[in-house]
Amino acid sequence: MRTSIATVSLSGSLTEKLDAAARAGFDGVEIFENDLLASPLTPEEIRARCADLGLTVDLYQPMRDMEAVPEAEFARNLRRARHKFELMRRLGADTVLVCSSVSPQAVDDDALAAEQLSRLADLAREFGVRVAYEALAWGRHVSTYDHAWRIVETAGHPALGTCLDSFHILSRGSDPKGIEDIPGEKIFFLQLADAPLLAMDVLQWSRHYRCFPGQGGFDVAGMLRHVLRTGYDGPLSLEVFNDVFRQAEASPTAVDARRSLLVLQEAVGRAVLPEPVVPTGVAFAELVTPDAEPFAALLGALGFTRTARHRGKPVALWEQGDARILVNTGPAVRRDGTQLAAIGLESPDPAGAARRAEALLAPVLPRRRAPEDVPLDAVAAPDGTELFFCATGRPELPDWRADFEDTGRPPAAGGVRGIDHLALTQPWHHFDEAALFYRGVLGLTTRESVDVADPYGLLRSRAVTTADGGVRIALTVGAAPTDDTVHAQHIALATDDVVAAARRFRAAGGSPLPVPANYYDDLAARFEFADGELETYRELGILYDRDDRGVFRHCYTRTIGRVFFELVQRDGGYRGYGAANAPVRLAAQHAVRALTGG
Ligand SMILES: O=C(O)c1ccc(O)c(O)c1
Ligand SMILES: [Mg+2]
Repeated sequence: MRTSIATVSLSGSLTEKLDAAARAGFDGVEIFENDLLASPLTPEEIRARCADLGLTVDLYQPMRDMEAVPEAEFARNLRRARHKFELMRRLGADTVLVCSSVSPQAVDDDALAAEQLSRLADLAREFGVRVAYEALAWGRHVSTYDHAWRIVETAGHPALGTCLDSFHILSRGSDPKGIEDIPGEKIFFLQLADAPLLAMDVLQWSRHYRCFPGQGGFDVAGMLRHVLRTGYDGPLSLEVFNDVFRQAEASPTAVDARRSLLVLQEAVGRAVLPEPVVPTGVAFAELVTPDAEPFAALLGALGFTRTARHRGKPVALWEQGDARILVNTGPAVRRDGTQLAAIGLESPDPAGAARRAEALLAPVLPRRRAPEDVPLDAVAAPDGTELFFCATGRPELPDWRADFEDTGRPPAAGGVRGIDHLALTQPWHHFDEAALFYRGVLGLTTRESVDVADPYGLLRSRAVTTADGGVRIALTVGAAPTDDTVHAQHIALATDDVVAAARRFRAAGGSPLPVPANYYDDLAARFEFADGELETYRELGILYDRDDRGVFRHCYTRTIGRVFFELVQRDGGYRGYGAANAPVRLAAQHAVRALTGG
């Protein structure tokens, strides 16, 4: 199916928006009146530019407050419309969107609405234009899609059809099944948008919080299935009013948008993409740092052993149980210092995983970094984190371990079983994109978004995981773009006995993140503990949480650069990440940073 995007969904000037849409592979655009009014290009030049870019102008919009008004007002509306139809002829646009009136002058009279829209369509036809009538969720008298359709049906005019917009339909909780009662050829246009499920005024919700399908809480695919059953064969067009996208660079947003449509088309059986290859675990996490020493001390205290080194690069492999950490001090290390730069994902089919990622517009990285290296399939996630699709110890596939030479020191049995989860802080404008990326590209499941209070801002956090928890990635985003505490990333290590692991860490010279006494007083109020249990947590800086399934106990190391570690013990199927404790953890990290200046 053809794909289209509304210029309002992208940031920048009209030409920047058109360039971004074309580069991301869209077939067409909806041109918003404001973008045209603000452009120095004539309509003919815009038309030529679109043609050069291979874009069709699928819709011009919006026309407002048109119908069900007193005759004198309607005469003025027709005059305005004539101007716009002339403009559309110059622009090469053949469909105009008319949204249901919000004017106080409009009356609740469907017959009048139908009659005036019919006269509008008469005029439109003279210019070769079709009118698509859309119910705004906050329309004064017409606010549901079925009501808008009844009016269009009453008018019975060949140049008048309806425009369906998933936001208006799903935000009001309308049953989308009724869409199937509309003949496909009378659906002149289809706009798609998702949104997080928020309890708020629907106009504000629509104008500020829309997002691309798959990034919010609506069943956009379910709605689209109903539309496709009507035989609709016009474009799938994204119309997303979003405060973040308005500010973020247009090109990445356009790619995010296209990826969203590809995933959606696949969900409704209208696109065939390489199957998702769901990773089964984390093969390794790679840290880059200019100085390996602090990590050597920290990993040593956590019970890791330096088991191998890379044959060609300054990269050390540290191991404990199934937890593998690469510490890379190579010159290729990015200038922004110490950070979690790459994740090795254990993949049943590394090449297939890369094909899926590429089909979903992820940048593919070179398979071989140096001539002597083992070839590895890798792509970049939206935040730049490199994802390697790995096979560990499978003879038929290239093994990343083959690039490493053993140090002769076997891993100690220190109590860490493996990597429980990785927490990646996302740039402010990539949070929704990241969740959709991990779901669409890797086949992970997105969990609920939670808000976490940081003393200096608010964090949002959302986990993406495999069904069995073999891979868990916690995506977070903060409001303060320059704050390194908020921007820290971490590696959570799974243990079956966090008390023993924390004691061992201390005894080996590790310094845990100190937790205030007030926290433990509150725990005592909230939960009942066995004798001495709370005192142990207090002594070791262990935090405690519970859900309906089980118990979570966890503690943190100090931060190096942007990276810290967490020791976690999950019991009884606890599913979360200790979000309830995150404000205390963040405050403690700020306090340490204030003391040490780092
Ligand atoms: O918010 C609005 O006014 C508006 C305008 C045009 C649309 O297609 C729409 O869905 C909303
Ligand atoms: Mg709309």
